[in-house]
Amino acid sequence: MALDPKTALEALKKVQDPELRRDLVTLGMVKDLKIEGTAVSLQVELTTPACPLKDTIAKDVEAALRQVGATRVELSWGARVRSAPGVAEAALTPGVKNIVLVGAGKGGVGKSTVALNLAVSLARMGAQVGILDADIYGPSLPVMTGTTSRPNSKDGKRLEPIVAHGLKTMSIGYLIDPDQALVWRGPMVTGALLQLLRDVNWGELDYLVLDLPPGTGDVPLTLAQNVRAAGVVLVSTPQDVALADVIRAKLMFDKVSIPVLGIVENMSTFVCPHCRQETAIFDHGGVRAAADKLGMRFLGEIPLDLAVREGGDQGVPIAAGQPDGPQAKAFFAAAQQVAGAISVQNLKAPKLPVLGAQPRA
Ligand SMILES: Nc1ncnc2c1ncn2[C@@H]1O[C@H](COP(=O)(O)OP(=O)(O)OP(=O)(O)O)[C@@H](O)[C@H]1O
Repeated sequence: MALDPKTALEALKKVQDPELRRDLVTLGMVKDLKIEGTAVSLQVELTTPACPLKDTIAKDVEAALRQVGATRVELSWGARVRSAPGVAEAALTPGVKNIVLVGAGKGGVGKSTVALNLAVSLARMGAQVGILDADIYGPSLPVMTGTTSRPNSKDGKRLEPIVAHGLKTMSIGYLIDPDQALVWRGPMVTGALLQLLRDVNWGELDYLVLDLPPGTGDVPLTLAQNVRAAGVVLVSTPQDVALADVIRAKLMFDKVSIPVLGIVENMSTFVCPHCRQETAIFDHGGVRAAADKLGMRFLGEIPLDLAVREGGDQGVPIAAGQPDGPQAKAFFAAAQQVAGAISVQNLKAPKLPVLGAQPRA
């Protein structure tokens, strides 16, 4: 007996997006539903191309439709990243749907490495992605992307970002000698960064990753308060001291109502380049335990691996240079978690607080 569209939709209403915990029909994710006899074709429009749960959704859709009599199910994927609430009115970056802050409680934990590789991973999965290196005192993006050219302007008003590894990138390091910025005081740094957000032609982006300066000082705080961020990804190593700092950072972001999307454990275990044996030099598992305790999502662990450091030094992030390797896969998995957390956050949050839409120079 032929299947009718109403029955098919009723069946799809029983399929939940496991991450968003609502059904596909209510979420508006079912597109192009076509039925010929008992053959069904449809597109599921995900909230991110980096969806970590595609396989589960596909399995559940197929099962639900077969249960009401479908004999063939043809599923294709689409993706439309939704904006962080309030972003439409944002004055600084109108085409950017989600600003994703990447922060750490202390320096040297690999925050910039994680930020760049997460950005590359999201782009490789099909999202439009940019990255702004907001670490004015120690910009690392020029070296990590291998960029030596200077940005120019097409319209005489806004700078064009430099495209590298599939990302739109910008760093103060592209514009001035980093030694110049060393004497800048906090307000000057924040002013310069807000200018980079506003005066760069970012175009349409699903995610703009903002690599914050390390620590919980004035600059990361003011910056975080002045952009409409979807949330912040915290990076920590497993050592106790780095963890204590990240807990402080979490409290700081909580205080200014920036959602903490979760935490990445970097330099998780050491992978020997010769025998690939893993050793937990800085211990292991502490970040996940802290995440559980503080009610934060654990976004994944990145191994301490020579190839990650070499990729950074050579201007080819590992997620771009060796996408099939285990290190890149760790970044892809973490990026999927980040994208999932943003989708959940955007659906949940009615409105994000903004303490100032205009730059405070
Ligand atoms: N998982 C990793 N495996 C190996 N080396 C890593 C890893 N993560 C980062 N590194 C290396 O550690 C050094 C510091 O990393 P990075 O610059 O990303 O840290 P950061 O936290 O951003 O530092 P800062 O606070 O100074 O800005 C770099 O040489 C980088 O290549």
